Amino acid sequence: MDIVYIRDLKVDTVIGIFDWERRIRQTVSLDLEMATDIRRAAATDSIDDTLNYKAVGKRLIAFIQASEFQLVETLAEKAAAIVLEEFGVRWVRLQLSKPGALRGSRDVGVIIERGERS
Ligand SMILES: Nc1nc2c(c(=O)[nH]1)N=C([C@H](O)[C@@H](O)CO)CN2
Repeated sequence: MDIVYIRDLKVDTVIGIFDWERRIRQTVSLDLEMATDIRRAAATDSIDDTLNYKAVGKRLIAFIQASEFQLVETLAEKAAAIVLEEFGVRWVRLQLSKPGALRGSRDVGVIIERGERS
């Protein structure tokens, strides 16, 4: 299995459980690992034969910017579903980080894996 990845994709959104969080936009960061087979693309050297990380990134930016979830869990689950369902990815590992949300910590968040890895 090969992996196409996106690291530290920063997106502004409304997220959080507190009243003050519903009135502002905060930055979340995504790390994605997406299972794929890169051999065909490596042989043809064609973008049409691979998972286009720019297309995935643009779709997730648009979705997250428009979203207004309370929990990082919900946002992570929805973002993973987009990757699996819209881009034909079999397995994804997604880390959603919320910087500065916990005093004394750089960031907090969730890491989820969805789909079949094999
Ligand atoms: N497991 C979670 N715990 C907490 C979340 C969350 O989304 N998932 N959110 C908050 C608050 O919104 C916090 O980020 C504000 O600083 C607290 N705990």
